[in-house]
Amino acid sequence: MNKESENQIKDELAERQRLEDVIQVIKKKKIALKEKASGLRESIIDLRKDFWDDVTVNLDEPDDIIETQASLKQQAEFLAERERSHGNIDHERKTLDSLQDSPYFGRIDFKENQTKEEEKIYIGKASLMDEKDENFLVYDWRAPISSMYYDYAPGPAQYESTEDTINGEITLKRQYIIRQGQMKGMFDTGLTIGDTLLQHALGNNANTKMQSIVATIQKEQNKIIRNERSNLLIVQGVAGSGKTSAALQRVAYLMYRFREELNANDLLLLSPNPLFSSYIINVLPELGETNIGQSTFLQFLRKRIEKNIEIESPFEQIEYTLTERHKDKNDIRVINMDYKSSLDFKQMIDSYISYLNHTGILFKNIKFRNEIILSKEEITRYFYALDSSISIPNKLELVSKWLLKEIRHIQQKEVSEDWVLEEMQLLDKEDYQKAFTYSQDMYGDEDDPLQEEMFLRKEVIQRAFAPIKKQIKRLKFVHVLATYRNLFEKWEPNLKPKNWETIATFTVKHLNKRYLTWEDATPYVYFKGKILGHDADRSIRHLFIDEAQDYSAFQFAFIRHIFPYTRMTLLGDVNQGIYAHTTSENPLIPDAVESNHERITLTKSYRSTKEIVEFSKHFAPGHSIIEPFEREGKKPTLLQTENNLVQTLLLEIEKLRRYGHETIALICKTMEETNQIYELLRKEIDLYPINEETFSFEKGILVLPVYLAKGIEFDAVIIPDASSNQYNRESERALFYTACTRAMHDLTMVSPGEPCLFIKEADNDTFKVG
Ligand SMILES: Nc1ncnc2c1ncn2[C@@H]1O[C@H](COP(=O)(O)OP(=O)(O)OP(=O)(O)O)[C@@H](O)[C@H]1O
Repeated sequence: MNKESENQIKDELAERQRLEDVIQVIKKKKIALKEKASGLRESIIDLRKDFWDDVTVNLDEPDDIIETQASLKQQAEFLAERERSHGNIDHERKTLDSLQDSPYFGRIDFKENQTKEEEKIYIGKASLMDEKDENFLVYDWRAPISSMYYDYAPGPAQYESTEDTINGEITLKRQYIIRQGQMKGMFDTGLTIGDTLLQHALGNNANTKMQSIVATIQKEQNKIIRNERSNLLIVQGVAGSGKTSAALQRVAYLMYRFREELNANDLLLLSPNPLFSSYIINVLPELGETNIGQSTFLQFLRKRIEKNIEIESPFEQIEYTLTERHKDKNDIRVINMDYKSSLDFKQMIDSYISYLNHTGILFKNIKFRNEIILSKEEITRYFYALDSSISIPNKLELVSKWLLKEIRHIQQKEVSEDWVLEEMQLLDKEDYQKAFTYSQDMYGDEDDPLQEEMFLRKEVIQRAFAPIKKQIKRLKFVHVLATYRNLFEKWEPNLKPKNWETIATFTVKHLNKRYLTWEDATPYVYFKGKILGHDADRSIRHLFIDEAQDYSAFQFAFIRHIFPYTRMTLLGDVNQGIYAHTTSENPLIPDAVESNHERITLTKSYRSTKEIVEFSKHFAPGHSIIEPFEREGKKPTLLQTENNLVQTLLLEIEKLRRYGHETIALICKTMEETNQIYELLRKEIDLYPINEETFSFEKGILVLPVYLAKGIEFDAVIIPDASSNQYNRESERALFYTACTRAMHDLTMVSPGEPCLFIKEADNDTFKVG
């Protein structure tokens, strides 16, 4: 045996020994923690049981009451503090469990220039100290020193400590695969983080839940994850380049880095569809962090729109534009979408709002018992008599105060009406008792029926007017929808855009049915916020927007308006813009955004095999560079069929299953096609149709429209109709590209008839005809 192999064996033995030692430490820590937890649990149970014993309750004098309150508060705080500690212990226990399974995944040996000392730095999902809590056995991957693991190959390296830049040299970089506490593999790596480990991670079957990439984060991705300085970080990354993965790792990083200031409620992720939301749900808990708030943009808008107004979903909108019947570019709907997505329309709303400051806001009558008690004319007069320099929301606040005062006068008049007496009969026994006690307290022992009656009358009046007052406080007397409608119906804009009359007629038709098309939903909420005020959200500190290419310029401007002080990370791919309104105004396109931003571009695609990337990049809509990660597979297959579609699909599914694929997706262009394919195959095979209400999926055979497959991946993808009949418009290029790039290992396109133009654009040797 030569010296080198001898050293290698020694080294491996030492690593195995260290792993065992570390696991021993973890086990001991778990035992100690268990004891601490049981002590704490008992003390919490005792505290809850004896809560009142330790509180001095005395309500005799005002001073005693204050003392009682203080004593109660102290006791409650004491209990809460114990419960918090118990929660922390629980968190610590989960961390130790996870470390026991796999305590670390990487190591660098770093020699500092100044001290000349070399330290072995082991990196894992969380930090671990030795038994005396003196030295780090494992560093958290987010610690400053760990950044070098992701950023440098062996050789000169540096990192930013809290005070200074530390320079030195990495003399060794090593990776481990440790599962169930056992060393399964160990590699010394060079330039990038272990192709071996990455190959291993990417070669596995697709998961129905996304996994964290902590062990194999790439240098470019690390820049996104650890970026602290920019207020607006824009990531343009090709399909499968790890944008979503990086975004979630970034959340975990920020929560660690700013743990004193940030908690999960301060972060929000806007995601493309409910299926995606559940797809990523495990990543943060796997990294030891709590999940942050998540919402689709539709859910976000829905919360801000009146319940009795129906909103079209973005998917219904896409379905409309993709359906063959509406392919005409002059389709009024498409014209409407284009205009309502633009900043020009936002400007038009702004000038309409300036106009409304002088005239034009519509109000509703305030009715009581079917009678108008305050008319819309009176409200209008009061509103427009207020100084025009006061903003509309502030004027509405003044109107609201005035209305409440008027209501009080009306209440005083109504109290002696006959209907009040009738309603009094319906009051509870307790109310009569209260009236009696009140009269006793106020007017001595003698029973005073008149006072009691007055008390009860007032009670009836208070209850009857309570809903009206609530509505007034919520500014419900403003007829927002009708005022918005007048923008199109009555108002004469100075500068009318092209096709204004057609757009206006189309919009009014829908608003009359209390229906907002998707392109009108954001403008409406923007308008409503500007009129009623209070629309800025200052509670969110970081906003993440995934699939950012699918937002229109108007939607972005609106988001900025709602979150004026929030830091933002936008992640997207211009190649995957599937909405008709993705225009040159989208912020992912340079120059379209605020000047103060930072842009990171990811060009390497990790999801799909080299063959799938080499094929699909030929017809990617943008002109961006797309590089494959070197993972070999089979070339995509094109199957041309004439009239045996069902047979072809069944045979192909069977073949893909034989290859070991567990998640096979039949990706269609529309929901209409999805339903057709489902109907064709459902009697032959078990398959799961997915629609916009599907919240999660299991392994198996799935059938879904491409817009619901956004952000998700499958072992194999079959495009059941890749013919020129189905994909024939330039605007469908991104859709076809998105469908192809959902495949990790295998891609099959079935074409009844002539294959689509996009396939023809690919080099012949990048796919095979089967
Ligand atoms: N550094 C990495 N280590 C291991 N796996 C990675 C890494 N980067 C990306 N991946 C894997 O590549 C796949 C694609 O990642 P992700 O979904 O984050 O990409 P994306 O850019 O958001 O994709 P798309 O825009 O196409 O939806 C996932 O399976 C992810 O786990």
